[in-house]
Amino acid sequence: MAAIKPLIFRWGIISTGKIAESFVKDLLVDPKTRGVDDIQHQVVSVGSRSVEKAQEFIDRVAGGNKSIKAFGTYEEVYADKDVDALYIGTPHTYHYTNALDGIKAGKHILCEKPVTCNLAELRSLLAAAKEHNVFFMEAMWTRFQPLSLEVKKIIDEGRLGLPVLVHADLSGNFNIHNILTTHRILDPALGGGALLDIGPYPLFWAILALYEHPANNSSLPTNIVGSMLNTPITPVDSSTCFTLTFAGSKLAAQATLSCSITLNPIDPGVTIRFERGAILISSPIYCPKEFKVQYLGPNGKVEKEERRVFDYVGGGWHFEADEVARCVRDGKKESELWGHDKSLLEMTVFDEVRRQGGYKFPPGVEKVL
Ligand SMILES: NC(=O)C1=CN([C@@H]2O[C@H](COP(=O)(O)OP(=O)(O)OC[C@H]3O[C@@H](n4cnc5c(N)ncnc54)[C@H](OP(=O)(O)O)[C@@H]3O)[C@@H](O)[C@H]2O)C=CC1
Ligand SMILES: O=C1OC[C@@H](O)[C@H](O)[C@H]1O
Repeated sequence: MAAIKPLIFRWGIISTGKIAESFVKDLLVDPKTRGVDDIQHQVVSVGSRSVEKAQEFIDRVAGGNKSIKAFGTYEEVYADKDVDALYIGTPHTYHYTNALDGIKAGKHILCEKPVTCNLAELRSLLAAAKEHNVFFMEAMWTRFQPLSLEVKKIIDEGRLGLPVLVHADLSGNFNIHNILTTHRILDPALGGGALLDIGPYPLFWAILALYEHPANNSSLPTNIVGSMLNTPITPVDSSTCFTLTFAGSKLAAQATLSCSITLNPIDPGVTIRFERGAILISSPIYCPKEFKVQYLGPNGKVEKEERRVFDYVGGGWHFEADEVARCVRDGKKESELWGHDKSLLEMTVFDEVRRQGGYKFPPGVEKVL
């Protein structure tokens, strides 16, 4: 029998920053190394605010591949007829405008986290994606990694009982006293601070363990509480703590989440506590390679511990790229694993935590209010 030809999925890349580089490197990894034979990714064009930067990016990241077009505007990528989907890797506060322009050009969209800077912007984007009949997904890459799929399987099988508490933290020392105040992590105009940049990851684990739990039946948190601590340098949060309570369904559970841009990561970064055990997930929680499952005996002590380790070629971003290609191939407008509801929940939580914490964007930053 003749082998089925893989789908060649063609990407346009918006921006040439750090994450765009990591993403493109992963697109260029041979999919067979991760057991994928139905999809092949192709980088068709790269857009930057400067054509020299776009070309330098192609030279550096894609070995100067002559078939990749370098553009000095993002608009030329949106208009490129050879592009199936756009990858948007600009700072947070540009996601809305870049994604909207891409949607209007009829392109499918994979947009970096946090998907927008507020809920109203996301709602507006989703309406536009519907109107233009395109696929749209936030680039929550952790959801598609093999470790997350396995953790989800263990949670849903129920051998540990129901989840009761999630503790998750992502911290990273950004050396804030020695970087420019125009750096995206410090500049409020770029959505700086811990919550928007690294808060999506502790929240992701709460969504996976609690919101997605079959007993929760996609009920929203019944309570959201947040507290923010500002940097002494610019009015963005250096640390934020937030809690979610899920009590509107058969699940009675809470998540206590935190993030900081001045501390190093802790390990394990995520602990999910169940009626009869726990899952401990190693740092970094955006791309963990290891977790442990602890089973409790009748006396509440750990009776058995299993360790699971994962490895693959590449950085872990290619799994989300495969998901986008397959969804588009199958005519889907959203992913079943990281659907629009989860990005809406994320923005609902972040808006509420920012409201309680007094985090306001400078005037004009939010494009929809
Ligand atoms: N999934 C993940 O693992 C990660 C996701 N991210 C997300 O990706 C986004 C970008 O982060 P990162 O790559 O670290 O950021 P960088 O600052 O490294 O890159 C951002 C790029 O956006 C473009 N850009 C457009 N407008 C501006 C502007 N006004 N100021 C600065 N840059 C601008 C620039 O590209 P050009 O000059 O070519 O136009 C720039 O290189 C963020 O939203 C972040 O949350 C970040 C890191 C990891
Ligand atoms: O998504 C991310 O994960 C890793 C962090 O270092 C980065 O700032 C953030 O955007």
